[in-house]
Amino acid sequence: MVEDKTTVLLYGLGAIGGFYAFVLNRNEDVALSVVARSNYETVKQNGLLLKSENHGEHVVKPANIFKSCLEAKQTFDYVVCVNKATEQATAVENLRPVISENTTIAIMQNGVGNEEPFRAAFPRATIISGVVWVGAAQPELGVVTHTKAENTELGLYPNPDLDAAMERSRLDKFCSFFRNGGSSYIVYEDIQVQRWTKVIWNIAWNPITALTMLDTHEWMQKSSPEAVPMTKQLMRDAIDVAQRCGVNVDYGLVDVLLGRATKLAGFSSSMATDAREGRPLELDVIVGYPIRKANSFGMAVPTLRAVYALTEGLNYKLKQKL
Ligand SMILES: NC(=O)C1=CN([C@@H]2O[C@H](COP(=O)(O)OP(=O)(O)OC[C@H]3O[C@@H](n4cnc5c(N)ncnc54)[C@H](OP(=O)(O)O)[C@@H]3O)[C@@H](O)[C@H]2O)C=CC1
Ligand SMILES: CC(C)(CO)C(=O)C(=O)O
Repeated sequence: MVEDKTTVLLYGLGAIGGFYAFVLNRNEDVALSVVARSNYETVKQNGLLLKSENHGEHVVKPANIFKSCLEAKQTFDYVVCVNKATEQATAVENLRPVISENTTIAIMQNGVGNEEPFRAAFPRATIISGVVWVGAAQPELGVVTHTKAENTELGLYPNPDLDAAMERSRLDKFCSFFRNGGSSYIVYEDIQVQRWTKVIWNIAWNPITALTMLDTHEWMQKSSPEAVPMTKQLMRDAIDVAQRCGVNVDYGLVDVLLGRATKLAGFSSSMATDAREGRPLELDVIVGYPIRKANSFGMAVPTLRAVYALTEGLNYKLKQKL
């Protein structure tokens, strides 16, 4: 019976949303609803087809498919944000009708600082911060391809006004969705270290692949001898900012992340896909927030700043064409 189930709303049914829809929908005690935009009609008619290198092919049919949060006419136990973090203020307002005092909001997006507008708008909500190391794409509407990359890092964005044990139990319940859905996850006490680690990765690869339209191997191994030293300096600038924000990361991370990228087959990024498709870039949460932090500390970070200016230029061009 739907009444006994945990109600979950996925906000954004793209590549990652499609993958998480598959994972959540494998939970018998979850009543899954989704808000879909461009793929609404096809998913409503046929469900969503997931083609996963780890899980095989599945058609996912959520209990409810909405065009907007207003259409849902209810609040949810969990609201999972898997939209692109391009217009956070608008997303927060759109989500107001589905969030109550008992809602847990899970923010499963790249970037740092993503939680802040949600805490300001919903001060009584528990916020789970998710770091997504899952590779997925939506090559055609309603069809999501998933690579072998599959790990989700989870932790609380602690709410000082709520009972810590209650927040923990809400996180535990969220983790059970991954366990029962057969997808790997790790819980961290201080998820901000993981969030910044991922953003240091994204600060490098997302703008570089979007600006050059090269994959990581073409960039590092073929483009020019300047590529690797520049990428290292870019990561070091980002690490300097993270450290000033009190996040426990150090320069050793540069070799770890470059080593990880070297071992993988050459890859591109969601930002390069957005640039190719003429969509606005998820730049503010990936580079804009660290730059604002650098400004507040009076830091120079010239390589990070140059990459930000160039990618802002590209973003400006993309927005002009919309
Ligand atoms: N794809 C990947 O491999 C990875 C992605 N991520 C992160 O996961 C998050 C989701 O990315 P991904 O699934 O790739 O993105 P997609 O572009 O594939 O999907 C995003 C979904 O959100 C909707 N959407 C986009 N912008 C907004 C908005 N401003 N308000 C409301 N809905 C919106 C889109 O609608 P529409 O149908 O109209 O496009 C689409 O349904 C991002 O933060 C991304 O950085 C992290 C790791 C890997
Ligand atoms: C897939 C990956 C890890 C590449 O950097 C990513 O996070 C993105 O594309 O935004």
